[in-house]
Amino acid sequence: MAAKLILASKSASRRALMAGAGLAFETVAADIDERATEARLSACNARPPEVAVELAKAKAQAVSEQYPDAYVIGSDQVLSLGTELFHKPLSMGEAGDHIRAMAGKTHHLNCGVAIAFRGEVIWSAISIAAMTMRTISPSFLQTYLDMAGPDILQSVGAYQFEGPGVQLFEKIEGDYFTILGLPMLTLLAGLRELGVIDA
Ligand SMILES: Nc1nc2c(ncn2[C@@H]2O[C@H](COP(=O)(O)OP(=O)(O)OP(=O)(O)O)[C@@H](O)[C@H]2O)c(=O)[nH]1
Repeated sequence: MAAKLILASKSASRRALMAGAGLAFETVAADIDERATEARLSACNARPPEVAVELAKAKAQAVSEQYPDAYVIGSDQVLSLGTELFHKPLSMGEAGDHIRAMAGKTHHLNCGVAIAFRGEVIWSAISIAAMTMRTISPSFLQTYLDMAGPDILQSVGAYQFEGPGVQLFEKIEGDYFTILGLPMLTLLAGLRELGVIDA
């Protein structure tokens, strides 16, 4: 019988990536205080990649404790612009502020992923994408916000790269899946390594 697989996430994007890969899984949102965990890690001078992996582990472990017989996947994206961390915008106004701050610069999407089983993290990885945003005129920014709409409030960078967000960029380094929120190539390799899915 195929091992039971759970995605510990409320992210529609992550769910779509897992389904697109043909994986059979259930979703259970991880009930952790991400900001408190992030603050504790940052107070210990943890770098964005470490914060992303620790948050991914915390999500996977929290759900694994509820479902000990399943393999549980947790993931987290930390957007870093220099030393500043950005989170999902709470309004379209804030989304515009984030885009203005990132325009003309390179930010990083630090995407952590972890697998837990019987309440213990048994695998984790980090994948980082460098996103170089072009300079954006005020008129184009408004055009983009009107075109992209409130879906961007679900994205840490206030853009959906697979949608109109691609118009914001001049260069990316890293893989497409990492940008969307789940480093599928790395994750699938981990699941095969653990014997959770067919190799
Ligand atoms: N569709 C899409 N989603 C993106 C993109 N960039 C970032 N995201 C999403 O931004 C969110 C990053 O926030 P997180 O805190 O890691 O995850 P979350 O959305 O809170 O969901 P949980 O996994 O339940 O914590 C994820 O849902 C990513 O899928 C993108 O280009 N396209």
